[in-house]
Amino acid sequence: MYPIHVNLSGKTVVVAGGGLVAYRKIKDLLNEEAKITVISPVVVKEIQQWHTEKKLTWIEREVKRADLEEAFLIIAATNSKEINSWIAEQTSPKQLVNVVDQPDLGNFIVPSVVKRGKLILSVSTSGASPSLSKSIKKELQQKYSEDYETYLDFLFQCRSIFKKEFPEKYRKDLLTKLTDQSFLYDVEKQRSYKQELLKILEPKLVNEPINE
Ligand SMILES: C[C@@]1(CC(=O)O)c2cc3[nH]c(cc4nc(cc5[nH]c(cc(n2)[C@H]1CCC(=O)O)[C@@](C)(CC(=O)O)[C@@H]5CCC(=O)O)C(CC(=O)O)=C4CCC(=O)O)c(CCC(=O)O)c3CC(=O)O
Ligand SMILES: NC(=O)C1=CN([C@@H]2O[C@H](COP(=O)(O)OP(=O)(O)OC[C@H]3O[C@@H](n4cnc5c(N)ncnc54)[C@H](O)[C@@H]3O)[C@@H](O)[C@H]2O)C=CC1
Repeated sequence: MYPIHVNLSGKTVVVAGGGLVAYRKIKDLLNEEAKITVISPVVVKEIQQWHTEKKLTWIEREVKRADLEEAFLIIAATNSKEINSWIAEQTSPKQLVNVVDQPDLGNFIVPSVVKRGKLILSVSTSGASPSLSKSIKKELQQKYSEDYETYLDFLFQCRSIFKKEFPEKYRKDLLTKLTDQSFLYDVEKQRSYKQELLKILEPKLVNEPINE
């Protein structure tokens, strides 16, 4: 299982089934600006609500082959083992396919995730124990506070400036220093560092080492 983080913006996502498992997967997919279609005769009320709010499209019937053709990513989440296997058979090897009750029939599985802005911590047990993934996620939620969101934005901004303005050989050192965590809970320190950085970005200094 090779872990990757996929950009789903603008991609077509098809979810077959509208029960609790489909709901859980869709809840996270909604943050990704994907075009989500749910195909299911019955859905939980939250999915119905999202359809009303135009956050996704719900097609109120059983899944057909043609529904799957244009999808970049497919989640087979019906409560029928046979239907879920049939969905997997209809897909092309070029599509991303998750089968919630028979993971081996698909080509990806969904991890447990903690998000703190740009920080994404994902946990998988390669399908061995989703419950353990969930409990490790809870430990990570405790350890990685909401402060990481601001901190990551700070690191991102500094890194963008470094990448644009400083020669490559100095960047790694500079960036490593910022991750010593002394900045993490200190928003004021982040702010004044950024100010200092902007000061030294005067053109005459740009190609000079800033730590000398
Ligand atoms: C392989 C995988 C495929 C996939 O779904 O992508 C898969 C498969 C299966 N799950 C089953 C059961 C449960 N799944 C959960 C929970 C989660 N399951 C998730 C992912 C995955 N589940 C993928 C592997 C992840 C990994 O590598 O660890 C999470 C992490 C992500 C998400 O779904 O969003 C989410 C936690 C979300 C959170 O963090 O909150 C719970 C606990 C609960 O619901 O509280 C239970 C009951 C307890 C138990 O069984 O452990 C069953 C048996 C069904 C049956 O008995 O019929 C199968 C089928 C099988 O194993 O064959
Ligand atoms: N991967 C995971 O994390 C987990 C997977 N599971 C598995 O996931 C399956 C689904 O679980 P729930 O969502 O709780 O079931 P559920 O019974 O709440 O929902 C099933 C949904 O599938 C729809 N459906 C049935 N036939 C269909 C068809 N031909 N076309 C389209 N939609 C159809 C139903 O209308 C319903 O909306 C379970 O059978 C279980 O084996 C269960 C727990 C966790």
